Amino acid sequence: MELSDQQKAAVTHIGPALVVAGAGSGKTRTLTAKVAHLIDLGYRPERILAITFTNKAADEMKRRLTELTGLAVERFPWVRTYHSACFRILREHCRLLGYEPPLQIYSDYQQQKLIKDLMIRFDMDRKNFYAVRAALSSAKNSGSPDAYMDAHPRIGPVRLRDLFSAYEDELKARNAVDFDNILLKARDLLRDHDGVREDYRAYFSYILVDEYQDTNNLQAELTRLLLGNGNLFCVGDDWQAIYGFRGSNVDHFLGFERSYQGASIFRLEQNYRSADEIVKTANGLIRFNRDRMDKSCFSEQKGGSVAIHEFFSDEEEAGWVADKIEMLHRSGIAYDKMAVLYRTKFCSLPFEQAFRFAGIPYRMLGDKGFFERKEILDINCYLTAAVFPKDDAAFERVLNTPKRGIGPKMVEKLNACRPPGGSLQDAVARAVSGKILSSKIHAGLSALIQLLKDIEPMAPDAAIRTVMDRVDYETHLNQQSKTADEFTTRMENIEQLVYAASTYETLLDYLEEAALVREDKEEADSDEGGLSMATIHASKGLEFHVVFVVGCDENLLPHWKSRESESELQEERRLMYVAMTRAEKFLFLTTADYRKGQYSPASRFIAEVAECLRQ
Ligand SMILES: Nc1ncnc2c1ncn2[C@@H]1O[C@H](COP(=O)(O)OP(=O)(O)OP(=O)(O)O)[C@@H](O)[C@H]1O
Repeated sequence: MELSDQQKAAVTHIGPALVVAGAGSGKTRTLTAKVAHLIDLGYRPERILAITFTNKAADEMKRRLTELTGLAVERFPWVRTYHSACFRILREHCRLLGYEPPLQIYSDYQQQKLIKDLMIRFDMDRKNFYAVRAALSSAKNSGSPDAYMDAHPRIGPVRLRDLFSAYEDELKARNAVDFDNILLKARDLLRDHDGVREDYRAYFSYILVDEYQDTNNLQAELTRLLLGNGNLFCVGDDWQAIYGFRGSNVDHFLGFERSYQGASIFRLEQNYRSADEIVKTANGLIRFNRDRMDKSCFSEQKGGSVAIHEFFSDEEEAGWVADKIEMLHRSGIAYDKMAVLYRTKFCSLPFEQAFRFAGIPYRMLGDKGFFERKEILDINCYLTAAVFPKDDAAFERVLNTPKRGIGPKMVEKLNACRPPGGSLQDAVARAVSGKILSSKIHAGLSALIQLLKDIEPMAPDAAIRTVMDRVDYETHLNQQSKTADEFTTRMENIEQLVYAASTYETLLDYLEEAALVREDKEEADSDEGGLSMATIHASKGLEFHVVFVVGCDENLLPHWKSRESESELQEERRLMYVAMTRAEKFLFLTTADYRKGQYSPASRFIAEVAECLRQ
């Protein structure tokens, strides 16, 4: 693999190091080359912990490593996300924290149900749901839930501390962790159990972390807890730190030299993606941020362009973008080399309408995560209920999916059969053996209990096919789908699920992975052709020949909620920077006076970019 001199210097250095990279500077290439170099030096691949930001990035890195080293993919068991690596550690030692193996990861769906039930118990208004979920998550990701709750004591009239402990008690009683707990509990384990910590410290010979600018406090602490010998290699771009809103803290990146005494700093400044005109303008924009590391990013490619266009309304803006795309397409640029990026999802509607009208094929990136789709959730709840019979949320979902004539009254009646400390599934098993149900319901429920027993030992793909077949899920899906197209798409999703599941040996292995890929939700899934439409967050890491950043209005980008705080405003500017640096050749920034019937002046970032273009 070809490496520049800057990349080579970073790859061959041994000891604590931070790579301060620019956009398009080959971070992934450098990280992969570093692992391969370590293996050449005699480091065992099994002992290298390489942390990526998403599961997809971990798979991609493993693929490249097998190509580079000729080693089998199994030789890289610790190329993982923070969540996936921490769950592996947690699962191994969960008894030390009072859990019984197998430890369950609560999916979004199960977590939502638990929170909603608790909110009823605390007599809270349903409109507080997102606030409650965000507060629980932020408390954990801060690394210090107590301090967080001191600073944010209440949601409405309810004490956050009471909610938090009720929520944690419920999870513990169900022998489960939610997504945020994976990091928090792994931190507790490594911090409080010296023997476990020292074993891992002795085991890992090198730790590498990608996208270090987006680590949160817990992840930074976990890195420190796992690091035994100072061999730490972190790569990132502080100009692209865009996850502050969910707890990432760019200070870990900015303060790396203070945290790791003697660390070497390397810079990757050549942009291999974008033309120099784009790199220069993006550099100029980021200079308006006060808090940033200095970098001299450059490109050797010429011939790009940056243009600003202002419109009266969003319809006019969308029509112009559609015309421009058609023109570029006629000049030979394929649709899949172009992207339309926006700050928030609602912006996309007039553009979708304009593209449909003009017959431009497009796809939305980073939409609902695969595992959150209705049909996938249904099937996964069957598998979960088979492996975790105490999981009421999963069992309640399958109880009447497809319809078995079980309404809320019947659920109440079944609940009354619950043995002390038992689950809803225990209750149903009791009701079935007690023969207290009408014959139709009895037949449906006993078939369900039998089905769950039968699939529990099966391989995941066989289990899915068995569920589909025995509950006639296809007919159910057909009835539920509004159009023939929707039915086809949903059935295709299930085929995809069967394929994905076939790579796992047991239901437990499969369910763990399914729960862990939650973090890839924002990630783009890009198999089909067509123009790409995406939020800026979902476009991270991608590149396109032509990029339109639309909706550059003062209310939208920067987002109106961020305008009062200097640090949030700087994060918005970094978002603009991420969007601009996705472009290889042509970059268009557009704004409209009226959007959704409201007036807004052009974004201050438009004025800043215009200033850079004049220089
Ligand atoms: N030494 C090199 N020589 C030629 N091309 C390179 C080199 N290093 C990286 N590239 C190419 O530059 C492009 C950008 O690389 P990559 O996607 O790894 O950048 P990145 O630093 O992760 O970017 P970003 O953070 O902006 O997403 C890729 O197409 C990659 O193949």
